[in-house]
Amino acid sequence: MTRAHADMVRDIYLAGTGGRKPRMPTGLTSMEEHARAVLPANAYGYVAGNAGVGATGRANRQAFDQWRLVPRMLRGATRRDLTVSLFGQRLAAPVLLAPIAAQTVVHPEGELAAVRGAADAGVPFVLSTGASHPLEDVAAAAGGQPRWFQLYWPAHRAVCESLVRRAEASGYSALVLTVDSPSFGYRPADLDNGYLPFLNGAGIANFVSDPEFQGGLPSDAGEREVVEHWARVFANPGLTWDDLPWLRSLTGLPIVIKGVLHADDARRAVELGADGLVVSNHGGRQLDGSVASLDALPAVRAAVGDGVPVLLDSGVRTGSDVVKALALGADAVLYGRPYVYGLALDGQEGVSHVLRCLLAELDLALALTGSGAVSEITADLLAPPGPLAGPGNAEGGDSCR
Ligand SMILES: Cc1cc2nc3c(=O)[nH]c(=O)nc-3n(C[C@H](O)[C@H](O)[C@H](O)COP(=O)(O)O)c2cc1C
Ligand SMILES: CCCCC(=O)C(=O)O
Repeated sequence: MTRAHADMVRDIYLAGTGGRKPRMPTGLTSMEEHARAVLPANAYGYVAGNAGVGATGRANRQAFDQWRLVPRMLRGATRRDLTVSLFGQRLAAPVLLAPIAAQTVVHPEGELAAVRGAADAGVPFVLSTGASHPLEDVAAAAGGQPRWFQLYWPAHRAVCESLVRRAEASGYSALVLTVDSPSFGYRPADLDNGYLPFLNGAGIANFVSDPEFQGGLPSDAGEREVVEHWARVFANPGLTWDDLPWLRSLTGLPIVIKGVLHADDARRAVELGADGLVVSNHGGRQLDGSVASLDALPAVRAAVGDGVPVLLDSGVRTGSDVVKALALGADAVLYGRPYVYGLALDGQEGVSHVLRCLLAELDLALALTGSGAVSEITADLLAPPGPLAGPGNAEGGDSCR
C-alpha cells in the first residue's frame, strides 16, 4: 500500500527530536527566515526581493488570507487522492516547482539539487531558461521524473529555436513561455546591492552551452564579452502576440503561457494556440501594484472555460493555499520561493523536505475539508470575509448578525 503524504507527520511525532532541535523547520512560511540567516545578503535579496514597495508581494498573501475554508464533516477521510492529469501526464499532486533562475546563488549544486529533491517528492520541476546548469544536465539529474522547460524567448530566433530543440531532445514535456518580463522589474533590493546573478555568471548556462549563442561570439571571448552578449540576446522586449504562431509551428510540446492576469490576454493566448496558462504576477517581482494572482484567477478561468488547464502561482505557501487556488479555478499551482529556501538550507534534502511538508499539509487539508480527491475541491469550500451567507448557510448567516 502506498503511504499517504500525511504519514510524514505521524513519523515526525513518533521519532521525536531526541531532545535536539529538528534540522529543518516544518512551518512553510518560516523557511524564509531560516534561509535568510544562512544566505549572503545579496543572494537573499535577489530571491526574496519584490518590485517597488512590495505592494503586489503583500497583495498576493492578502488574497489568500482573505478567503477562509468552510470544512465539511463526516464524509469519510481514510484515503485521499491527490493526483491530477495535465496535458496527458498524471501528476502525484496539483503542484509543480516554479521556474526560478540562477539557483547556484543559494546552493552550489543549484538546479541539480533542486530537481533531485523534486524527484524524491514526485513533484515535476519547471527549469528556468536562466538556470545555472545546462538543461541537459538537469534532465539527467531528474532521473526520468517529469520536467518542463520555461522559455524566455531570446532576441534571436535561432537561439530560441535551439533552446526549444534542446528541451525536446532532453525529455522536457511542456514549454512554459513567460510573457510578463519584457524587462526586469524595478527591484530595490538588487539595485541597492548592485547585484544581478547573471552579470556575475550565474544563470547563463543555457546560453553559454548553446551552439547558436556561441556562434555570435568570437572563439576567444572572455567572461565580460560573454556576459555582454548574454545581455543583448537574453530578452526580447519587442515580442508581441503575433510571434506566438511561429513558436506554435515550431514544436508539438504543450505551450503554457505564464504571466497572464487579464481575461482578454487569456483568451488571446488560447486562440493563438496556447495549451494552458499560468496566472502569475511573477511573485510580485515585476509590476508593483499589479493585481494579486489569486484575485485575477476567476476571471481568467471564466474567459477560457473548463477545458483549458489553468495554473496559478505567486504567494502559494501552504496546503490550504493550494486548496483555495483550486477552489477558485486553478488545476494546479507552481510552488516558488519556499523550495529555494529549502535548497539554501539543505540542498536536495532541503527541497524534498519542503515538498514533503507541503504535500503532507495538502493531504491533511483534503482530509479536514472532507474532500476525498482533488476533483472534489470546489468553490463551495470557500467563504469570503464576513459572516457566512448563501443557500446552504442562510439561517446560520442571518443568526450571526
Ligand atoms: C529568485 C526568483 C527567480 C525567478 N526566476 C524566474 C524565471 O527565470 N522564469 C520565470 O518564468 N519566473 C521566474 N520567477 C518567478 C517564479 O516562477 C514564480 O512566478 C514566483 O516565484 C511566484 O511567487 P512566489 O515564489 O512568491 O510564490 C522567479 C522568482 C524568483 C523568486
Ligand atoms: C534571467 C532570468 C530572469 C530571472 C527572473 O525571472 C527573476 O529574477 O524574477
